[in-house]
This record gives sequence, structure tokens and C-alpha cells, in this order.
Amino acid sequence: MTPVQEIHVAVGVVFRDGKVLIARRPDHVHQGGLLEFPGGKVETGETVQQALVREIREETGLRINPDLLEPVIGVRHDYGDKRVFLDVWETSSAEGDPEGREGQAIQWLDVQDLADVDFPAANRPIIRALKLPRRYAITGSAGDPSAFPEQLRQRLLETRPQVCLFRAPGLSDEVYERLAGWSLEACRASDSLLMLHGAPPLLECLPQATGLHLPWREARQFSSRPIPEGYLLAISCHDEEEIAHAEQLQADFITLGPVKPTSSHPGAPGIGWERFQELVAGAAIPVYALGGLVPDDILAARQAGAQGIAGIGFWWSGNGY
Ligand SMILES: Nc1nc2c([nH]c(=O)n2[C@@H]2O[C@H](COP(=O)(O)OP(=O)(O)OP(=O)(O)O)[C@@H](O)[C@H]2O)c(=O)[nH]1
Ligand SMILES: [Mg+2]
Repeated sequence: MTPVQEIHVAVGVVFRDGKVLIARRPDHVHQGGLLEFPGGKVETGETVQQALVREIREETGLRINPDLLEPVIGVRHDYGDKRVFLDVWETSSAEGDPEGREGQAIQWLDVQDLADVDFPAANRPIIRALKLPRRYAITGSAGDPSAFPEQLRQRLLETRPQVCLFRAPGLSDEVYERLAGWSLEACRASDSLLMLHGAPPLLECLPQATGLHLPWREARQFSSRPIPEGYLLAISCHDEEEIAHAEQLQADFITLGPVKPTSSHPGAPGIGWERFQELVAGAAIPVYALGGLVPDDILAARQAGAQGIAGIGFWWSGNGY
């Protein structure tokens, strides 16, 4: 049997007043009845940007400036009857009043209200990508556990990351759990979401946390998602096999690196942006670049297809955020 050819699909995330434009796919088409982002097949000779301008015009009447489209994520998905590559771009500068020009219902929704079950299966990583921030802040190790809570509180209040990972290698489980409780309080005070670092039982100790970040040595022991869907699951990955495993575990996002050499992992050489980009291109999951990054690296990371940057140095040591 000849393999089914992959269809390149241009998918548009149109923002206006903090909401995103969503259509309902007609009942009779592929994945009919489900919600979707406007878009469609890239035709021969077209760039993805040109396809988006055309599709969004045809489907909604909105006018898009191709130069103001920013990449969100690329998702390869096999539906069994169809293989698609969803090439997803966002814009906040569409002009006009949208209407369902192909008879489809359209609506503006809050990103936080987008639910996996309402969309085709390939959209799961897109919804994750839209809900996640550009920066994933990781704490430095808690050298002096008694000084840590105050240090964390201050860094959070000054930099207000949306999502913060409490990572403190070398602590006993008991001390980690105690400090995690403090971290949760500190995160609440700065409207940040707290991710725990370690094995799944940690979430039972602190069920109010937003999610769990599995180091690779933990992730490799599981063959299916080890925590409930209501939590965020993150995994530290370093190569293709680990990314594929994270996808199998239905992780919500991953970190990938080290992109550059970093003092928290002495001796590990960086993989560089080129290799990072290659790995991201094969990933159907939001990927944060990690390892020796500074705030300005966000542009390089985004150009390489990343969700954003993760790390300690750019917020913890006070050199800007
Ligand atoms: N537009 C769009 N297509 C999606 C999304 N998610 C997803 O899996 N797809 C899949 O991408 C494929 C192509 O999209 P499409 O049906 O909009 O293509 P199109 O506008 O060119 O339609 P046409 O075939 O009537 O010309 C379909 O198999 C569809 O199921 C999404 O969020 N938006
Ligand atoms: Mg379409």
C-alpha cells in the first residue's frame, strides 16, 4: 500500500480583544461538527502565509497582512484516513467583521475556554501552545532552604512569571515538600502557576499545584500519562526518542536542551539552535528552549519553532526578565 500523502494545512489563530476566532466545521466534511481555527490546504506554488491570507478571506471575509503573522506551532498528525501537517500562525491585526462565508458558525472565544474535546485530535498541542506563556521560569537550587522562601517570593513579585517550576535538586523529599508548600503561597501572591519537579506522588502531597515536571529519569519509567488530565504535565527531553516518548505520555509541553552550555549542568555541551530547530520540527508538542539562555534569546527560540524559553538565569539571578 502506498503511504498516504501528508496535506500541508495553513491554520490561522486570529486574536481580537483577547479572544480568538473559532469556526464550526460543517457536518459533512472531514472531522465535521467539531470546532476549528479557520484555514485550509496550502495550494501548489503558495507560501503558507499566502494560503492563510486566502483561506481566511474565503472563509471569514477578514483581511490579513501576511507580514504580521507569527508562528505558533507545527503539528504532524495521522488521522488514519488522512495525514496532516498543521502549520499554525497567529495575528492580532485582522481587518473587517468576520462572517461564516461557507455557512459555518463562527464565534470569538477566550483561549482559556478552548477544550480539547470540541476540536479535532490534532489540535491538542495548538490549544496547549495558546494557553502557555513564552517564558517558563525555573527556580535556582535552594542552597539555603531557610532563605529560599523569601528569595522566591521576591523574585516572583519582581518578575511575575505566569508559570514557575520549583526545581531544587539535592533536597530530601521532606524538605522539598515543605518548600513546595511555601512556593505555592508565593506563587499565589504573584498570580503565578506552580509546577512541581519530581515523581507523580508529589502531586498527592500538594494537589493544589498546577502540574508536574518529570525529569527524564522519571518520565522514562512510564508508558502512559502518569497524572490526571486536569494537571499540566511537562517533561525534560534531550533528543528525538525522548520527545517521542513525551508525546506518548501525552505531555502538555516539554523543555529541550541544553541549547547552550549552562552552569547548572557543567560539562554538557549545547546542541545549538540548528539542531534544536531540527528536533522541534519533528515534535507535535510545545517545546521550550532550555540551557544558558538570556531574555534576548526569545527571538532565536521563536524562529526555531519554540514556544519560548525556559530557564533559571534569566529571572532568578536578577539579570532581567
Ligand atoms: N482549518 C483547519 N483544519 C484543521 C484543523 N484541525 C485539523 O485537524 N484540521 C484538518 O486539516 C485538514 C484541512 O483543512 P480544511 O478542511 O479546512 O481544508 P480546506 O479549507 O482547504 O477545505 P476544502 O477541502 O473544502 O478545500 C482537514 O482534514 C481538517 O480536518 C483546524 O483547526 N483548522
Ligand atoms: Mg478550511
